[in-house]
Amino acid sequence: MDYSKARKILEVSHLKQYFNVGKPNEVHAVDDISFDVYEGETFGLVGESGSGKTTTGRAIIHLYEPTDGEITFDGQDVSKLNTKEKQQHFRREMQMIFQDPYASLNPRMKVKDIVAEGIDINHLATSKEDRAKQVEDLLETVGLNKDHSSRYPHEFSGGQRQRIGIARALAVQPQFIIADEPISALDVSIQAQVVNLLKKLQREKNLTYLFIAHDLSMVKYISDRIGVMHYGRMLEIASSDEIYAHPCMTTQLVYYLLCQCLIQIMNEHGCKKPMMLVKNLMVRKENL
Ligand SMILES: Nc1ncnc2c1ncn2[C@@H]1O[C@H](COP(=O)(O)OP(=O)(O)OP(=O)(O)O)[C@@H](O)[C@H]1O
Repeated sequence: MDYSKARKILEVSHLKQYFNVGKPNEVHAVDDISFDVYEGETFGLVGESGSGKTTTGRAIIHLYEPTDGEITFDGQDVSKLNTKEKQQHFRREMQMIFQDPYASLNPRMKVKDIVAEGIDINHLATSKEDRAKQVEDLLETVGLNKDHSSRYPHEFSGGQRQRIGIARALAVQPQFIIADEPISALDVSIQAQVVNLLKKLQREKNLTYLFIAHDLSMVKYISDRIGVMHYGRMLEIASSDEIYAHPCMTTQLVYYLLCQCLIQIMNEHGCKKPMMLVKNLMVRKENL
């Protein structure tokens, strides 16, 4: 991507997001981080569990009121917008895809109504027929059968449910999508399919992604640049090639800790091919 010609779509400046402020259990989940995201790029956000990735995403989309700092989206300082303006702005332009495709879809709603949520809220359909057509087109765009629109979420596989979540996000034609670990809950074989779908959609619709993830190999594959978070701080921002070729010492340390953590989780919960995964992880660590 040619950054000299690129436009900044998101500017995060000295963002702080603290919880339980003034109480003994005060948490500095995000502690003075700054980064920009350019139109059409994928900015990967990685870091170990609890490093503040999800909180960053939620603060950007204003599910939280930031403790301090500025978020500028599409040239507008978000803190200066009133609640109604924020809702209108973000409902259309910024969407979120969640980690758990099981929990993020209402089990009592038919797929067509889930996908049409944003269409209904923003009055984007001119008639019932138009609404149905838009839903069918969206399902086809994400590789689902349009004839399945009257089914319920439990009738779909994990990968298909994540595609439903993506169709729901696309329904309002956003510019910017925050994908919070969108593939972590999926089988490895399905992960690549969903990532490839996201890449295809990005090309076709000029989408910008903030891609939050644990899986470093997938992040490298999809991201133009990567930010590494640790204990609420941004340790390093670099192109994904640079970060893998010459990671700074702290990033290496975080990666090492992440490997250790994953190995422990695999041991605790059982894993079908633990040795293969461990070997794979250790090889990647050695490469750093
Ligand atoms: N609503 C909240 N109230 C209090 N503390 C919170 C809240 N949300 C997150 N935290 C804390 O903030 C820190 C950062 O959490 P966050 O979920 O952003 O991390 P993460 O990097 O996304 O982790 P994971 O990869 O496990 O999802 C953690 O210590 C978490 O316990």
